[in-house]
Amino acid sequence: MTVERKKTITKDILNGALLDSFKKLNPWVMIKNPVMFVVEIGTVITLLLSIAPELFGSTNVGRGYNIAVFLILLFTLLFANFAEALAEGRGKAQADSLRKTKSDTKARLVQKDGTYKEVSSTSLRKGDIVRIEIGEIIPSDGEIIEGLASIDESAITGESAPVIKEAGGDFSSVTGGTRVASDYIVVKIMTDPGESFLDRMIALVEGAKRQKTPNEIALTTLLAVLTLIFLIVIMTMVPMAQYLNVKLEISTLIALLVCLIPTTIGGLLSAIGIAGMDRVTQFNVLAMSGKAVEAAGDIDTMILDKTGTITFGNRMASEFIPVSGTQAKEMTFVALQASVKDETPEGRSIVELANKLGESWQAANYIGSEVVEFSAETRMSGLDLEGGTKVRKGAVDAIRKYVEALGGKIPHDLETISNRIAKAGGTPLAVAMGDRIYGVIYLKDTVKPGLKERFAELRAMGIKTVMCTGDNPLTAATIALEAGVDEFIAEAKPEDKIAAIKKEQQEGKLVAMTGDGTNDAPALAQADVGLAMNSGTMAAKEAANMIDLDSDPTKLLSVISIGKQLLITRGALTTFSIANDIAKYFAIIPAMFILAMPQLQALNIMNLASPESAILSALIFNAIIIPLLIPIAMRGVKYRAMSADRLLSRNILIYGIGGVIVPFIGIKVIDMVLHGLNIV
Ligand SMILES: Nc1ncnc2c1ncn2[C@@H]1O[C@H](COP(=O)(O)OP(=O)(O)OP(=O)(O)O)[C@@H](O)[C@H]1O
Ligand SMILES: [K+]
Ligand SMILES: [Mg+2]
Repeated sequence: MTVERKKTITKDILNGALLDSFKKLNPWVMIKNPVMFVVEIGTVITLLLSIAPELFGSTNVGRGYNIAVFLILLFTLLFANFAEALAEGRGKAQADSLRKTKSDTKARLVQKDGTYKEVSSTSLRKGDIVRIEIGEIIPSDGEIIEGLASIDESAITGESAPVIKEAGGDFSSVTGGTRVASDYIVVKIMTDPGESFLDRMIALVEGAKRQKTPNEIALTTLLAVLTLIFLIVIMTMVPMAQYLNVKLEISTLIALLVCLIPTTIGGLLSAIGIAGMDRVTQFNVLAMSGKAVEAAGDIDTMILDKTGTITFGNRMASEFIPVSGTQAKEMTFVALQASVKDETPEGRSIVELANKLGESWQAANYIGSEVVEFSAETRMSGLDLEGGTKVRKGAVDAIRKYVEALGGKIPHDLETISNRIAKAGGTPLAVAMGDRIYGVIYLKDTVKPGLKERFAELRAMGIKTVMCTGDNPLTAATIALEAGVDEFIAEAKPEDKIAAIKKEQQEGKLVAMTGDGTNDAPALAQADVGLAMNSGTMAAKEAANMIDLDSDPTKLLSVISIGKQLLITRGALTTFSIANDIAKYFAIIPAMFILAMPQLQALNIMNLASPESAILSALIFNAIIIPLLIPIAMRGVKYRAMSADRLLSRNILIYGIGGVIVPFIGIKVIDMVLHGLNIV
C-alpha cells in the first residue's frame, strides 16, 4: 500500500477548500485573525443595513449600495478563508491516506511462556513483545530485539525500495504501518496507543496541532495594532465630517476602514505558513513545528554525525590485520571472541568475516562469560570469559589506554596499521585479549554520493558545515575531505556534540544538527533545527524537531531554502499589502470629501467616475487582490542564493513599489468597467 503524494491541487482539495471557506466564517474561528475579524463585523453591519438602510439613522444611499458593499466584504472574507483552506488541503488529503494505512491490524503477542496470542494492534502497549512474519504489517513502533529483515516502508516514505533493519545498533527501529518484506522479526513495542509515529505524522500533515510561530505572532500583533490605529483614524473622521457638513455613510466608513487595514497580508498570513510547512512535507521531511522551519531559514552552522549520516552507516569488517608477532589465525579468533555477543551491525559483520575465514565458535564455551556491550562513552565492547580473561575491541586509542592501564605493551606497528586504514577512510578497531593487542579490524563504510556539491551550495549561502564523529582524527579527516565539509571534530563523545552546538549558539549562531544514533539524541534536542534520519533510532527521532523520511543529510539544504523562502514570502507580501493600503487612501479620501471641499480635487489624481464608483472599485480591488496573490503565497517567492541584505532591498523595491503602483491601475480599470457596464 503506497501513499499517493499529492503534488498538485486536485479537484477534491479544491472542493473541500470551497466548503471550508464558508465553515471558517464562524466568528470563533475568525477571531484568531484580528484583521479579518474586523472585516467580519463590518460585513454583519452592512448586512443589517442592506435589510434596513435606516437602521442607524437617515441616509442618502440606497439599499443597492449597501448590498454591494456587503457582498464585496463577504467575498473578501471568503477569499481569505479559501487561501487558508487551500493551503491546508494537501495536508488533509495526505492525512486521509495515512489513516487508511493505520487501519487495525492483528498482532502476534509473545507471552511470558513463549507462546503466541493474537491481539488487535490497537491494544499494544509499551514493553509488549510481538513477532512479525514475512508479508505482515508491523502493528506499532518498536525496536527489533531479534532477527533481521527487509522492511517495506513505502506506506510512510513513499520510497518503494525496502530497507534492511536489524537488532542492535542504529538501524533497529521499526515503524507501525510498514511491512516486513523478508524473514521475520521480534519487536519490543515502544509506544502506547495513539502516540505512534503514524499518529504523530497524521496530526502533523493535517496541521491539527499547528501553532503560530513567534514570528507569526509578532506580525499578527503588528497587524492588529495597525487595524486599531486605522479604526481610530476612521472614527475621528466622523466629527471632522460633521464640522465640514459632509454626510458620511456608515457603509462608506466601513468600506474605507477595510481598504485601509492590512487585509491582504491578514488574509494570506496563515496560508503562507501552512504552505511553507507543506512544502517541507513534499520533500519527505516531517517538521514538528513551523518554528523549526523558520529557524532553518536562518541557519549559520550545520553539524553532522559521520556514520549513518554522511556515510551509509553499514560499517562492515573487511579485513583482520594482525600486528607483527601474531598469527593471522590467532587474530581472527580473538576478533571473533570479542564479537560473538556484540549485537551491533559492526559486531555481526566481524563474526561473519571470521566464519568466512574458517573460524567458528561453540556457544557452549561461552556459557559463563559476561557481555560488555558497546557504548559511545567507552568506544569499546567485548566479553569477560569465564576464567577471568577479558577480550576487548574498540577505537584504537581507547584500546591502547585500556592495555596500557593493564601494564601491557603496545605493538610497534599498531599505529602504522591503523593509520593506513584511517587514511583510506575506514574505521580501525584494535583487538585485545588480556593485556596483549593482537591486531586491527578494518571496518569499511561508504560516503553517500553527491554530498560535496550540496555542501558547496551551503557554503555559498554562508553556512558552515562541521562533521562530528566518534571516530579517530585520521579517519575523520579523510571522510571530511571526501564529503567536502568545512570542519570536523573527531573522537567526539555525545557531550562533545552538545558542547560543539552550544559553543556556536553562544556566539549567537543558529545551529542545525543531523544525526541518526541514540548518542546523537541530546545534540538533536539542543540544536535549533534537529533533523533525524528516519533510518535512525527512536530516541534520535523523538529528540529531533524534523525527520527526514529518505535519510538524506543534505535534505537540510532544501529545508533551509524553504525556510528562507517562507520568511521572504511573508516579508514581501506584508510590504505589498501595506503599500497597497496607502495607495487606496488616495482613491477613497478624495471621493468622500470632494463634495464638501472642491479644493481636494487636486488629490483625485485617478479621475474616477464618481465617489461611489471610487469606493466600490477600491473595495473590489481590495478583495480580489487576495485570490490573485494565493499562488505566490502557496508557491513562495523564489529564493535566490544571495546575501540577506541584497535580497531584502531587492524585495522592498519589487513589492514596495509594485504595491504602490498596482492598486492605481487596478482601481482605475475596475472603475472603468463598472462605469462602462453602467453599474455606477
Ligand atoms: N561494536 C563496536 N565495538 C567496539 N567499538 C566500536 C563498535 N562500534 C564502534 N566502535 C568504535 O567506537 C567509535 C564511536 O562509535 P559511534 O558509533 O559511537 O560513533 P559516533 O559518535 O556515532 O560517530 P559517527 O556516527 O559520526 O561515526 C567508533 O569510531 C569505533 O572506533
Ligand atoms: K486592505
Ligand atoms: Mg552515529
